[in-house]
Amino acid sequence: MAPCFVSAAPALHRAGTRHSTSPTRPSLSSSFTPPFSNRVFVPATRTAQWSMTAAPSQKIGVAVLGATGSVGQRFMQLLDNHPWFEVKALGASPRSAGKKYTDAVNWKQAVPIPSNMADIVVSECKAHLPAFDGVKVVFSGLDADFAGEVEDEFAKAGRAVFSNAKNHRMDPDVPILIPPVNLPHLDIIPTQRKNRGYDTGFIITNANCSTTAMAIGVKPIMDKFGIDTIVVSTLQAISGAGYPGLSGMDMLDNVIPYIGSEEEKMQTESKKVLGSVQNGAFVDADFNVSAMCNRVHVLDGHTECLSLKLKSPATPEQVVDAIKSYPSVTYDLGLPSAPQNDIVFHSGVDRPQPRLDRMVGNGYTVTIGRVRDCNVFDIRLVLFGHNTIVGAAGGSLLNAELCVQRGFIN
Ligand SMILES: NC(=O)C1=CN([C@@H]2O[C@H](COP(=O)(O)OP(=O)(O)OC[C@H]3O[C@@H](n4cnc5c(N)ncnc54)[C@H](OP(=O)(O)O)[C@@H]3O)[C@@H](O)[C@H]2O)C=CC1
Ligand SMILES: N[C@@H](CC(=O)OP(=O)(O)O)C(=O)O
Repeated sequence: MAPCFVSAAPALHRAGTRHSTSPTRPSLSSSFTPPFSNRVFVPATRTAQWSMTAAPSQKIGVAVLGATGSVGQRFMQLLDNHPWFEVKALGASPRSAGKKYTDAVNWKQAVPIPSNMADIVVSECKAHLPAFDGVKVVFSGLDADFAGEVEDEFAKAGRAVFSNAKNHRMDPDVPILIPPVNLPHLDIIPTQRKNRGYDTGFIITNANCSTTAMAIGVKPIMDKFGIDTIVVSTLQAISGAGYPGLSGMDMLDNVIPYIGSEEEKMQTESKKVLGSVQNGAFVDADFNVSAMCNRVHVLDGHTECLSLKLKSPATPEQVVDAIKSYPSVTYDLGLPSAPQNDIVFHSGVDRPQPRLDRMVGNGYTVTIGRVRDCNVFDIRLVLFGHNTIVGAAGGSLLNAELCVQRGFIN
């Protein structure tokens, strides 16, 4: 049989807002039967995007901090012609400050620098600078050595901060938000504002990029069968190490079986992400995770091989059904950057693959394949997610769109 994509349940109305019917498992409606769950899936293109649901009356001014880095550049690309957001300011290190963006950046994306952003003068990342006047939303792709304090300063100054750095992820009042996985975690924001004396500002983080792909991939399985244990081995792209990152001498013809703190982050963040919010506090999911992380000679996109011990038995076919019938949460919410499907199952025996699957859903979709029995646990599978799109800048963009839609930014 020819390999094909089989989509997760698609949303019926791109612009229709259908909110979660349960706090832990968003769904289209309790009686919804996915009508196209066996259709051949064509990866979403931009034509499916830029829905105007709940569009703000005028574009919201945004800044990108760390705009010259690997994640920052991806933000610039994804914000080009965004229907709700307009880039007003850019921040980076004192080395870049004072230069036009085009002169400060070593641009590594496959498309040109958006023309309306190329001449913006890069600022230091200080919230009081006039460059940040009129900015309501701050996207942070800052180096973790500096991100923590800077993000706090911008939130204190009333900005909604969407961070990719690790610094605030495990704070007890900061969500690691991944809309297809944990929409109810947004409920912590009023507590955060109260705890920290923030007025209109707040901080929302992304998970570590490997954790994001894994959380999206296992969520349908966890909801249906429960998860007791995850053993995961990653094959992570070079762009995950930032720019310039690792040298050619290190990476060519090579695999490096070590990424600093990555295993620990996967093990702790995944429990927070897939856990719940109870009485204004996060409660960890109760599974165990053992992660082994490797850097491989791939430019973009992290591949992850998982063995799962489930709480209730399931066949591979039942697991595939759970993946296929999981709702397309971000699309269903009508978020302008949402892919048609947050998750797709690929039936090819040798998929997912970075080169072939990294741009499924414009990089916002996690692809799962090779779902099969496990001789030690219950189920094995391979999943794949684009590290700088769904795992970083794209994830932040969806989070910001969600916050606009929910009235947290106005
Ligand atoms: N790459 C990925 O796949 C992912 C990365 N992340 C996280 O996102 C963040 C950015 O990662 P990445 O883009 O890869 O990193 P890069 O090293 O490519 O970029 C770092 C950015 O931080 C800026 N910076 C460095 N020092 C300072 C400073 N003193 N003050 C202000 N800005 C400074 C740099 O500016 P300048 O050019 O001027 O030095 C640059 O814009 C990190 O926290 C990372 O852990 C999260 C998920 C995935
Ligand atoms: N460590 C990830 C990217 C990253 O920077 O993640 P984090 O923000 O959790 O440090 C990678 O190497 O692919």
